[in-house]
Amino acid sequence: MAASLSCSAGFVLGMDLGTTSVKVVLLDAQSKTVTDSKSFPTNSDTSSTSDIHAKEQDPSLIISALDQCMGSLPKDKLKKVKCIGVCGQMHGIVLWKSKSGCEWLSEDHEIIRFIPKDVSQLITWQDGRCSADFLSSLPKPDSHLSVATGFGCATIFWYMKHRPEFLSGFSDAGTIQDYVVSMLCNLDKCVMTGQNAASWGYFNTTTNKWNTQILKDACFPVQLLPVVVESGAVAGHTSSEWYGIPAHTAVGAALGDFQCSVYSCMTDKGDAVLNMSTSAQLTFSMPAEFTPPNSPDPLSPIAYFPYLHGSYLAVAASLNGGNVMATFVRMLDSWMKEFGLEVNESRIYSQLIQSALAQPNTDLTVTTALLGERHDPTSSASVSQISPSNLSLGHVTRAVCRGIIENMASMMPPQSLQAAGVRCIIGSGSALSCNTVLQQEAERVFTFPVVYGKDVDSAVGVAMVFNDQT
Ligand SMILES: Nc1ncnc2c1ncn2[C@@H]1O[C@H](COP(=O)(O)OP(=O)(O)O)[C@@H](O)[C@H]1O
Ligand SMILES: O=C(CO)[C@@H](O)[C@H](O)[C@H](O)[C@H](O)COP(=O)(O)O
Repeated sequence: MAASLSCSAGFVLGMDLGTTSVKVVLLDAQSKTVTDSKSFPTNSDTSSTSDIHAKEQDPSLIISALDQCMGSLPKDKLKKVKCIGVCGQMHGIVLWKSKSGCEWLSEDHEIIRFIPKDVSQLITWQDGRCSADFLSSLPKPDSHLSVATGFGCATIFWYMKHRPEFLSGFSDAGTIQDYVVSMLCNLDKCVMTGQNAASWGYFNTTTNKWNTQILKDACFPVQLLPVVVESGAVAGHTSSEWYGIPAHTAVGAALGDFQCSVYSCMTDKGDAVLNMSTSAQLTFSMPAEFTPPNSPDPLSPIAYFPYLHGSYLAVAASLNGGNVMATFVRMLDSWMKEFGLEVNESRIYSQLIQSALAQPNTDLTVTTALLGERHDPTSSASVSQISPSNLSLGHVTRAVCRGIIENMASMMPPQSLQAAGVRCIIGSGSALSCNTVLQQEAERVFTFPVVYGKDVDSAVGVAMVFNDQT
């Protein structure tokens, strides 16, 4: 049985293993302030040979970005870390061999770190290999949450059908954040909180249990399923010194990044949170007495995800957030390369934002469902209302940003937020905090005050969760 954490004086390390970047923060346990934060892009997307719809990432590159983050935190403070909170991208799955999932290395007798060993690629939440036909062939879950492509259990079902030999090479599975916790604590068996288990499908959030019998009846390899623990529980203790953090430091079972972004900033029942990183979520908390329906509504853009202490968040989780801007940036980058021009990516972002700030309005219309949406997988992106006068960089960028926000508002309209008692929207996530045009559009489309806090994101949130366990 997992115990709860207790962090006294010292620091809490918060870590977010995101789809684009890894972020780490040090939270002073007593003053509850963030003293240090670092972020590095993982550049870990790999092109898959198995399927053009596949979206995979290389765990070695994710851990390498984590190493870069850890290596740049102050050593004197790392020695005083009392507990570690980990969160990250939900829904995805990585598989490993439990006794040899990583190798520990010591560099210059000083830095002790691990590198992934017998580990699969991470098949992410953006994976699109499970078609609607395939999903409809799967057993009906005993859960209020429907199963979508990119969900861990759906991905396992896909491998059972298309590459069963792949699964037999592994004994353990989890999200990438569960993998990191397992390696840090040298766990024999992966543990997972209900927050991440719910994101895999075939998990009943009321009983906090996998749909084991339904899965067994479908010959699903249930031995791969992690052991479920309460959100906020300790998963184990570090088995070795790690970047100066002492061995035997408590590590919390990994949480979902979106719940942690909410924890970092939601203080009032009237707050909704708009988080925008690679994906985007708009969410508000449900009353404490809320219980989810018995069965899923696959056509609803709103899902109810477990939060903490048995409560739920209503969430419009869009597959199309900062990744839409990133795709636009990469498109421009590749066009410029064809002209023989090299422009730094962050220069492209800043020019786009500057041009769109000078173009406060546009009649150009961009719909931005590049990856479709879970409740509407066939939706796609489009450009319309094109005229000779609205093709400047400013017009197009403004229309892309507007499209991203309007897509969110179509999933969770301002009227439904109002009906739920929302009075204010808090913006979080780097895609939003780095992009004033997205902020302007959010303020225009949602008829509520939109505020942006300092130190508001998932890495801070997960550090706060475990600091508040005292
Ligand atoms: N220089 C930049 N200026 C503005 N936005 C940026 C910049 N670089 C990246 N972004 C946005 O940030 C998003 C990634 O945010 P990040 O917090 O790293 O995501 P995640 O938490 O999913 O790893 C990108 O998809 C892009 O929209
Ligand atoms: O789909 C959901 C929740 O259902 C997502 O919100 C969830 O947060 C996932 O972790 C994200 O899709 C990935 O997070 P990020 O890397 O975009 O921050």
